[in-house]
Amino acid sequence: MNMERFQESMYDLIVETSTNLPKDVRRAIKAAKAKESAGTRSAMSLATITNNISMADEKVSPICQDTGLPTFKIKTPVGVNQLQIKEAIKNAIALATKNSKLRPNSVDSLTGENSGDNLGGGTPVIKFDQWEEDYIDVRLILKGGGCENKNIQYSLPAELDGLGRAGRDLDGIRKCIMHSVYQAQGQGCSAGFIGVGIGGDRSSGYDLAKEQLFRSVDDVNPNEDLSKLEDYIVEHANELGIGTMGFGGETTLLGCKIGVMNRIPASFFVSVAYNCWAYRRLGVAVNPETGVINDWMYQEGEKIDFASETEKETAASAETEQNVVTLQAPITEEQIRELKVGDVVKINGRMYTGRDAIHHHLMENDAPVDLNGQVIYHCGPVMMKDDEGGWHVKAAGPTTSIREEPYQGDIMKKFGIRAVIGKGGMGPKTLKALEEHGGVYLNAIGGAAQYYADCIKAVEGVDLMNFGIPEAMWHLKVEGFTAVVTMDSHGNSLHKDVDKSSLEKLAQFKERVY
Ligand SMILES: O=C(O)C[C@H](O)C(=O)O
Ligand code: SF4
Repeated sequence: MNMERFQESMYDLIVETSTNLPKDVRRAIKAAKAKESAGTRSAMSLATITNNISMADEKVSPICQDTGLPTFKIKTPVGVNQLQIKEAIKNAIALATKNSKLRPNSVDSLTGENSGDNLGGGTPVIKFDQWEEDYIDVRLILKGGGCENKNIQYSLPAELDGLGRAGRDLDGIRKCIMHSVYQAQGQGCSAGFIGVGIGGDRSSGYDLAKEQLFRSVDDVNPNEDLSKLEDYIVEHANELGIGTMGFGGETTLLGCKIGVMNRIPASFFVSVAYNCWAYRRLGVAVNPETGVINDWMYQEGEKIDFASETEKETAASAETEQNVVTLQAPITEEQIRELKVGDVVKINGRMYTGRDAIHHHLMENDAPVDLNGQVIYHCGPVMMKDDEGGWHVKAAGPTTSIREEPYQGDIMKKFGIRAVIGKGGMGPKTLKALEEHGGVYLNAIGGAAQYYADCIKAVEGVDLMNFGIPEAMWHLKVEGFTAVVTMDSHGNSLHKDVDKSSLEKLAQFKERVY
């Protein structure tokens, strides 16, 4: 095979997957958008999401800054050299990382060191199969960490919140899947897609679940029982009222695909792989002699580009129906106390990124800058360095905030931080600290990495680069950075409310269906 050409094909596959959402996924998002009433927080989030999808496409930049653990599934005709394929993919991955199409995401689990090029210990994941066809089938999924953390595996029989006993039968399986959507709340950037694996052992069950994410959103399961169950889940999961980003609303789940395999008598696993709306998976058919792409998968039918004027109007009108407050750091306690859950905040001026490594660091150490009255953004951006050594933001959406729950309240008090921005909300410890100290939690739209990158007008500095690009503390100058107050300084939390009401709704699905 022409390996140089094959490497280029793999590079194209990686760039397309990271920057251009597949047609079947676009259609599902469009259908969701049509269901939300104008002016609601969910409608506003969906407008931001669709705007972001077309920006990524236009700029050929990552849809979401978390480009995941690149996972390739490959089928080769007998006789094709798989070692060479691996090598070409690794080269293409390193190049795509260098060109800011992927975020450097490969971190040494013991030392915390980022390899910088997405290569190293087990990354990327490349799985091979052989087949009798005469072409190479390469599929790639870029599944980010936030939704990966919401995967869940049930061992039946189980006792489930709201649903009671789930037994070793189809009805028990139904309960597990309904529960999996509930437990994800907005943290995996709903509205999401789920792949479910029934049976297997712990590892093959998860593999089967992830395999389902390679099915097209609009295919029909050949197994009639599973086909019915898939429809049931999509219909009823959307009655849980979790909504986009967990803001409440009509659309929580965009697709459900279920696979089944045998199990051993003592084990009965139901494994669920949760994928965010930024469902980046594509595939290509490659000629094994020339290395050229002959065909793209998941690209049948109409392409919705979301770039029309009406889309932009929707975004604008949705925003103006909320109470909009402009903030600039340093922010006073008085300003914060005026904010209430539901307010829309537009931030101008400076903010600092800080995620897992920074929060851990600040517990024991001084901050490299004065954080009094400042804003912390839970974000690990994709950055590019120019020839003069200046940094540019290529993608910068929020990361899941709940991981900082053990630290956040203490850190806000210790340094006088007034606002944190992230996604998915935080828990009781942070809510209490916001009330005591006078702080606010702002929810940005998860995955809208191009939309937020556009609000960042300059990179004014960076500290703690030893933690690697995603984990460093970037000093950002922003303009019109929009987020919603979802936890205020008066003890209110939209996340707590949505969790409670969705649990009540979940309980309506307790009765046996199958
Ligand atoms: O790592 C990130 O940037 C985000 C992550 O995918 C998340 O959803 O929390
Ligand atoms: S931030 Fe949201 S959209 Fe991006 S990878 Fe994480 S879960 Fe997906």
